[in-house]
Amino acid sequence: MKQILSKLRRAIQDFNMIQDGDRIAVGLSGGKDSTLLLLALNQYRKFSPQKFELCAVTISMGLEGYDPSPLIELCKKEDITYKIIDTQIGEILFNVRKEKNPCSLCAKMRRGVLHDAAKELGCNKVALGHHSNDAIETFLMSLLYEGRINTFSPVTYLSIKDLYLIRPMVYVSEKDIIGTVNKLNLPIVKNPCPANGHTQRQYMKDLVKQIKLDIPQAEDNILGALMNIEQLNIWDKSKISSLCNGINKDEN
Ligand SMILES: Nc1ncnc2c1ncn2[C@@H]1O[C@H](COP(=O)(O)OP(=O)(O)OP(=O)(O)O)[C@@H](O)[C@H]1O
Repeated sequence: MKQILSKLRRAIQDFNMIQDGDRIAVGLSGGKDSTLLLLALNQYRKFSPQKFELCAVTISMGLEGYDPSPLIELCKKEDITYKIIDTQIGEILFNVRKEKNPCSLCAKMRRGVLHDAAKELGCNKVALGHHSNDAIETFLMSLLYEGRINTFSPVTYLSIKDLYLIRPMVYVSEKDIIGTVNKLNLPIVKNPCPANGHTQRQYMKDLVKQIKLDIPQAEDNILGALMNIEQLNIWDKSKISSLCNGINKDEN
């Protein structure tokens, strides 16, 4: 946990994620990432230079077999205000619309409910459990499926809702999360989603695993590239076409 807290603190400070008086809702899916995030943020609160409040919100998708009772116990033990929002998102996607690729619509609907719930709880920020491997996979998905150089940001401001999204685990790897969750024996709630494990993200995970067999430092290099905006060497038409006219010569 010490190592997780140190990386969490570094990300919070590097990206100036938390201010005095913040009220932060942790999006608690019950998976390993957000469960550890909740515990880590609650511990960080005790030595953080900024004083902030914490609560947790779970969006229940209405899927059979989802049992959030271990999360209720956990929040009680940690003395964290906890709210479960019941929805019919699962029913709408799988039984009414019979979506073949439900993941992006599901995420959109879930996010909308989560943001509204956070506002209703009087929060100005939502903390999400995305970690460094998520950032790498999202980057590769954008590149390979959408032709964009992009990944999520450690901090996003949603002007329509006047709400900040923060991702304090961006420096933490999935491997470290799994290790810590197992060591602390944290209660993880099984996700009964039928699409779970058959997604583009899973394909990216497998791909990175494969690449790492030949290039062990590949993940570190991709993460390094995300932070290195000066080295963003992409084809800038206007800049390159002016090069032979003697303009911008020194910069290239
Ligand atoms: N049903 C939900 N209720 C509340 N927050 C959620 C829910 N699903 C996802 N989130 C938030 O969004 C983040 C990213 O979602 P994603 O679907 O990648 O998470 P997950 O893999 O299902 O679960 P976890 O990240 O907790 O292991 C989660 O870490 C969590 O903070």
